[in-house]
Amino acid sequence: MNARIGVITFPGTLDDIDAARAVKLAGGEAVSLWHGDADLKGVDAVVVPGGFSYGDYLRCGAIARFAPVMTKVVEAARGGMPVLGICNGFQVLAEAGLLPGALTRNAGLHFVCRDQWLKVESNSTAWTSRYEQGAEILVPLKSGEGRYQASQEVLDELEGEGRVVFRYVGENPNGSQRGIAGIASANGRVVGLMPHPEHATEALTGPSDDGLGMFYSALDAVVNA
Ligand SMILES: NC(=O)CC[C@H](N)C(=O)O
Repeated sequence: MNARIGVITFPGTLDDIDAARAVKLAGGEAVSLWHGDADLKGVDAVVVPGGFSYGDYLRCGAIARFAPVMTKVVEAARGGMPVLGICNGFQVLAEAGLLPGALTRNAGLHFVCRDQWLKVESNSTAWTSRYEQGAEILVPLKSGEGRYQASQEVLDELEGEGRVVFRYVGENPNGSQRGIAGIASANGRVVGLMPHPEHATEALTGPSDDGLGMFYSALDAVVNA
């Protein structure tokens, strides 16, 4: 079976092309979804990519969550479809209520753009099963509102349920609480992270091909479903 992974484009999205490319490199079929689409074209999983949807007006992801396609994504995610939110996509999933907490202005109030080491804290999700628990991966980070925040109760619940999926290694780049770079839904099917695995798919162009594991994992999850 050829897994079909939808990649959403909102006005202002930047990273849909690389996300589609990562899907293809992992062996899947990338299906373009437009923000105004009223259905998901029968895809098996969805990537909400990074960028500046609707110009980041109000706050990142705040308008995109109202796009028609997101109604369908929320419905499908609640039914167990794997959904990945990368950077602005993570912000959209948090705004849509699929993931808890919020992404706020970086602690230094500057946009941060760098290659970043991450620790894989959980390989029990639809998007991380191909990694070794505790592995360290190198992927680009590029965001202005990447500081993950939630109440202490929510943070404790995420930690206790193994839903902190990625943590920053070394210096905390944006002041995220507990160094959190990515989290999962309670059923492990929805994952959001601020760094960009879709930009780390080939050693030749760098900084690594560590990001591909996320796309291989999702293909496993839908092919073995
Ligand atoms: N690379 C991105 O997706 C950036 C997301 C968002 N525009 C921010 O600056 O935080």
